[in-house]
Amino acid sequence: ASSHPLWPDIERKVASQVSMAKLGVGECGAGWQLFAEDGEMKMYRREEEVDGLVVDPLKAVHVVKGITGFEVCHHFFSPQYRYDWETTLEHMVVVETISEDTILFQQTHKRIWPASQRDAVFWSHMRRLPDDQDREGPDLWTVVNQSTELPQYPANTGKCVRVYLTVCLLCQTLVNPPKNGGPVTRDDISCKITYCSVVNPGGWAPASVLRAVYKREYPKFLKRFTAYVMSKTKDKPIRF
Ligand SMILES: CCCc1ccc(-c2ccc(S(=O)(=O)CCO)cc2)cc1[C@H]1C[C@H]1c1ccccn1
Repeated sequence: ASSHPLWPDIERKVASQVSMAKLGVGECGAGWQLFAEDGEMKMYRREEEVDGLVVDPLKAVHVVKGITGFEVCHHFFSPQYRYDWETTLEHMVVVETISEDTILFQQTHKRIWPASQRDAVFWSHMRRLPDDQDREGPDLWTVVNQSTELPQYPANTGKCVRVYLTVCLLCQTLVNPPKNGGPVTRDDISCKITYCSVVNPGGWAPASVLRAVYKREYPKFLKRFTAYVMSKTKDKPIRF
């Protein structure tokens, strides 16, 4: 859908988000603090405020056995699975399917007391990326979600405060071929996941409340989402 008016924005945002996601937490500037750890999952955040609003960037890294980067991105991108794993979601509208890899969403998230309810309007784009190290391994897959303005969903007109988000899910499949030269099974694959997000809450919400919500919700979200992908794929042929 290179003809769509959003296309130049999508190209630019995907390139910048992927290059930032590839940077380790040590590299992309100081200030990343580890705030949650669970097995292979490590979650970092930077404490940042814009106009007095908490917009703490978040970067999570995780390695999950038995699934591929395509399968992780496919289940994150595709609307038909979202109510199964996104527990804070109250309502999701597919506003426009721009192409098979680009969709416009409007979502309302459940209210988190005492903050008022939030909604988000964003484009979502899924793409395979050539592996720049040119190793023989499978390619990288990414999904980028970026807030955008839509005239049919004006911000802050109803009960919800509009959030502004940028999210990048970057996945690398790792294959460890069996010694006996047999076929690759799910025991021989794993997926390195990098999840980056910046959510500007839009309207004022107490910093302490937002930080507590993020501290609780993000680890829960990534654990639940990856467990969901494992459950949906475990008896199915591997899709790279
Ligand atoms: C005051 C801010 C409320 C709030 C608005 C929005 C979001 C949010 C929206 C989208 C995405 S996603 O990764 O694009 C997956 C598609 O849904 C993640 C998070 C999170 C919160 C807060 C509720 C918290 C939260 C944090 C992490 C995951 C889910 N929810």
